[in-house]
Order: sequence, then structure tokens, then C-alpha cells
Amino acid sequence: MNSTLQNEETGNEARAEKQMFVMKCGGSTLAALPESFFADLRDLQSQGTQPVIVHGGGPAISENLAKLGIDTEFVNGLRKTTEPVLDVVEMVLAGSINKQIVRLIQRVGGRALGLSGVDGGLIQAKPVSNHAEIGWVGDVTSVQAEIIQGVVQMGYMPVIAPVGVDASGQRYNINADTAAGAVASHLGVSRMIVVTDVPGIMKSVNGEKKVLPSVSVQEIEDMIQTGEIYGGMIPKVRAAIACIHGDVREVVIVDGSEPQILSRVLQGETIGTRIIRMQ
Ligand SMILES: Nc1ncnc2c1ncn2[C@@H]1O[C@H](COP(=O)(O)OP(=O)(O)O)[C@@H](O)[C@H]1O
Ligand SMILES: CC(=O)N[C@@H](CCC(=O)OP(=O)(O)O)C(=O)O
Repeated sequence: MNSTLQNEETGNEARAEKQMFVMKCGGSTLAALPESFFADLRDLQSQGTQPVIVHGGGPAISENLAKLGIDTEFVNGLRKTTEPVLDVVEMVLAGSINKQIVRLIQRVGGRALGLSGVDGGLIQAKPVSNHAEIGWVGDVTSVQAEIIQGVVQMGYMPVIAPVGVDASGQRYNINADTAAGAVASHLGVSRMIVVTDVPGIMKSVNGEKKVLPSVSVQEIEDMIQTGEIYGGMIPKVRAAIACIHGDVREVVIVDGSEPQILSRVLQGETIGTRIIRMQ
């Protein structure tokens, strides 16, 4: 191949990657997301700003475990995952929730392709350090970014369920915020948008709850210490801190019920909470 052409193609590929962003949506929000949210995703896709979706589904997992009479427990925000729990996690995340999101995108005319971290070995994982205590919960060791790039090049929006796998074929339950942060880092996107059920990180100021427009890593650590950041917000901020060290410039936490929230964030509107890398 002539070298100018090769450079042009490499340049095009690099530009295409820059135009991707990772969007994580949590189980707490999924049911409440309006049709316009999916229309916004479709419009971004058709305009060439490619969304890569990583989703959760914690409440649906808990509901199904309860129906089956399987006890469930969280340790520091992570679900204790025994073998029977792992079966339900995979069934719900890679099955019903993943397909529900794909259908919602297709219903508004978007093109989506669902896959879990097991498919093609997309999300490689290893046991967390406290494996003996919490079972088959995984930490991400690597992400096969070329699978995501290939899906995008075929014209589909990847919709990824956070189930990981290792070389021996063992499955792992991975917190969706953690998985999304790892996907963002390995893809080298500049932005991750975390869609949840609150308008951002909130703090009480003179007895009034306010959304913080931006927070530093130190402020986050302080707010975890004081208990102002707790529960499901902890894995989000931890994933944000872990991923803003690489190519990722910012992580934005927003409320999915706000109209056209993704486009507005991508256009630079001051909305939600931005966790920005300090240079
Ligand atoms: N400082 C904070 N600001 C806003 N929400 C917080 C804060 N600390 C904890 N939270 C909790 O985090 C929740 C979002 O996490 P979670 O329920 O796990 O959502 P998701 O399903 O989107 O991952 C909020 O509904 C709120 O209860
Ligand atoms: C290890 C672990 O806790 N995994 C999560 C995976 C789903 C998830 O993270 O869903 P949300 O984004 O809706 O919370 C779980 O089992 O609930």
C-alpha cells in the first residue's frame, strides 16, 4: 500500500475513534428512560458520533434472584456472587436487559448490536482480591477494543453487558460502572457519560442539596469519607477516577430523564457533574 494512503487511513481510523464515546446506563434508570433518550442515541449515531453502551441491571438481577428464592447480599457495593447467583446475573444482564436496550434503540430506527463481555472474549477478567469473601466478582484485565471498533465500523451501536471471562472460560460478574470505565480506557475515548437517576453528585450546602458542576479527585475522596457519597455512587466515582488517568479527559454523571441529555453533554453544556482530569 502506498504510504500516503496508509497514513490517510490511519488518520481516518484515529478520527473515528475520537468520535466515539462510552455511555453507561444503570438499572435504576433503564425503565424510566423516555423514548426521546433512544432517539437522541439514534441521531448521534447517524451524525457520526458513535455511542458505545455499557449497561447495568442490578435491580432486575435482585428481582429475579428473589423470585427464585436465592439470597443476595452486597459487600461494599458489590454483589456477593455464588455459582447460582452468577447464572442469574448472566441470564438477566446478557439476556433480557441487553435485548431490551437493543429493541428500544431499534424501535426508534437506530442500529444496535448486543453482546456480553464473554462474546469474543470482549471483557477479560480476573477474580477480585477478596474473592474468598464475595465469590465470582471480576476485575477487568483487558478489553478487546477491536471488536467494539469492528461493530461500530459495521454501522451498529455496541450494547455491552458487563459479564467478563478468563482464559479458562470462567465467567465473572463485573459492576457495570467498573466495566464501562475499563471499556472507555481501553477504547481510548475522551469522554464517558454515566446516566443514572440523580442529576449528578449532590452535596448539602447550608441544609440545601445542590448538584456539584465539577469535582476533583480529592473532593470525591473527602465526600466518601464523610458519607456524602455512598452506595451506588461509590463505584461510579471510583470507575471515573480509575479511567481519567489515560486518554479519557472527563466523566460526566447525569440524569437520564433530562431531555436530549447526551447531545447536550457532548455539546459542552454545563449539566450534571463533571469529573475532570487535573493536568
Ligand atoms: N452524593 C450523592 N449524590 C447523588 N446521589 C448519591 C450520592 N451518594 C449516593 N448517591 C446514590 O447513588 C444512587 C445512584 O446509584 P445507583 O442506584 O447504583 O444507580 P445506577 O443504577 O444508575 O447505577 C442515587 O440514586 C443516590 O441514591
Ligand atoms: C459485582 C456487581 O455488583 N455486579 C452488578 C452488575 C450489574 C450492575 O452493576 O448494575 P447497576 O449499574 O444497575 O448497578 C450486580 O450484580 O448488580
